[in-house]
Amino acid sequence: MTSSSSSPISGFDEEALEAGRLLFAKECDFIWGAQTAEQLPEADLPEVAFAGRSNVGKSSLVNALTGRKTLARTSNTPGRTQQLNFFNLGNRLKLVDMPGYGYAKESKEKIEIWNDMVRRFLRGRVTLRRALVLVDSRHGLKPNDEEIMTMLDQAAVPYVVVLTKSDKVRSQELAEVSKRTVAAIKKHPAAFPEIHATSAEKGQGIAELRASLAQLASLG
Ligand SMILES: Nc1nc2c(ncn2[C@@H]2O[C@H](COP(=O)(O)OP(=O)(O)OP(=O)(O)O)[C@@H](O)[C@H]2O)c(=O)[nH]1
Ligand SMILES: [Mg+2]
Repeated sequence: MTSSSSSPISGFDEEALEAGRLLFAKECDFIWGAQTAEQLPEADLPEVAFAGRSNVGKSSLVNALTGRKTLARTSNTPGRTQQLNFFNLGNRLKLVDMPGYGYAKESKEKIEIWNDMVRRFLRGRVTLRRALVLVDSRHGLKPNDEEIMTMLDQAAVPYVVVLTKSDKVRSQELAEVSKRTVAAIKKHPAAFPEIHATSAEKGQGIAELRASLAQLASLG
């Protein structure tokens, strides 16, 4: 499968794909889990945040990108990731796996503390170079995705919408949800105009996403 057929983002040349491969072949270690906004770690390396509704596949995507099945904990039941988890990728880039939104089973207080932490992180982090807003290919954008995107627009954090679980839909459905999503993000100034489609399960779109994230990594 070529890069253009496996992802709506086309045009990654071999050099960019190789840079992505090399970066994500580096050691990746869990460094810190923050449960409140006060516990956020020092802002040093460039960071990319994985945001999205509960169960959309954020932790699975961290694992697929790094080629490690159990680096980030995943679960069939929503609400698995309960803190902001920071992973150091080869001292070049930090991957930040976030708790999902739209999950109502925890206490109101706990949800408010997470929301506060997520908002403060997404709005005020100097090292945050990009957010990935993950959206389930089967469901498309929901109102709480729009909310997060509007917040990122206001904070001027550039973000890419990533359709997840592409293996769960037929290619025609994927084409339709991609088209709808591309049309809907036009009104969001901080959104990249193109989207990625990925499958953490089957690997679709992973090499292209690695290539795209490699452009953010520190050279040092
Ligand atoms: N078929 C398929 N299943 C996936 C894919 N990505 C994730 N899943 C499944 O979706 C479920 C949720 O995945 P997680 O990665 O834990 O989702 P999350 O967004 O981190 O969830 P929270 O931490 O609860 O917000 C798990 O059962 C995964 O195996 C994918 O690309 N394809
Ligand atoms: Mg998770």
